[in-house]
Amino acid sequence: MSLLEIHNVCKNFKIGNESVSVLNDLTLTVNKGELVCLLGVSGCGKTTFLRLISGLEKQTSGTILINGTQYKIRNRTVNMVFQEPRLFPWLSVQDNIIFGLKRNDHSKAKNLKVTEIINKLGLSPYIHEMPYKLSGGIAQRVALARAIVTEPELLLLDEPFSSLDSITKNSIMEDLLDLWKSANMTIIHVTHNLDEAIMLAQKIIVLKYRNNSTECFDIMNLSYPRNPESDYFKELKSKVFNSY
Ligand SMILES: Nc1ncnc2c1ncn2[C@@H]1O[C@H](COP(=O)(O)OP(=O)(O)OP(=O)(O)O)[C@@H](O)[C@H]1O
Repeated sequence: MSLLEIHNVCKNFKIGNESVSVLNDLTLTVNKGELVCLLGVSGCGKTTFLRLISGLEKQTSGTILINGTQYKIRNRTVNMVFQEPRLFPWLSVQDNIIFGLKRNDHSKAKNLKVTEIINKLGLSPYIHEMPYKLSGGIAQRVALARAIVTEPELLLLDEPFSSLDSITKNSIMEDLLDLWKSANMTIIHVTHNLDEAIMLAQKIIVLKYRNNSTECFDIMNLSYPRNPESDYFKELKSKVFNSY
């Protein structure tokens, strides 16, 4: 069943007197519970695509449906994590994480859920720290926790691991996979890293530059954890690369 439906979406930006087309007649669907990685050359519109879904930008034309209805800014079904953690510098790690919860949403069950996410992301030693004391990897874990505690149906990740070293990145990716499997979440993850995409995704979508087309690689049946040394992995990587 589809969670997200994109129908004939166009997005133009006005630059000076010119209108520049970034997304042109884009149509695609993402099913409930899917983990999708979105790839494409720089400037093809990946971030713009996420911003349209999250309601931060409005499409020039076309329709975006989440659960069959147009997105309303007040509903909490969508949450986004950016390239930088964007933590609130005046709040502790714990207060950053619970910031997005509704005021009356501090039930015992919710508190347990928050503690579970904090533990799963290895953040319990840091909960009283202020953001300026955190490493980039820990700060990004906090950003992830802050997004996940709101239990979004759709989590949008805009290159959240791009500035992390590969050991830190692999460890966060494993935790993300665990959280995705245990929560009933749909994820769209934008990345430039083909290995990262193949390690995580059930479906890889390559967005073509200034074009209405996408190429889709369904790897739903490939079990986790995936082996980057396997022939299948290498073959797929080259196919995805050649589709850019
Ligand atoms: N607010 C804006 N005003 C004008 N142009 C914009 C705006 N936002 C994005 N663009 C342009 O839209 C195009 C697509 O940008 P976008 O950031 O979506 O690409 P991207 O695929 O995410 O790139 P990257 O991989 O480098 O992050 C770029 O040419 C960019 O300059």
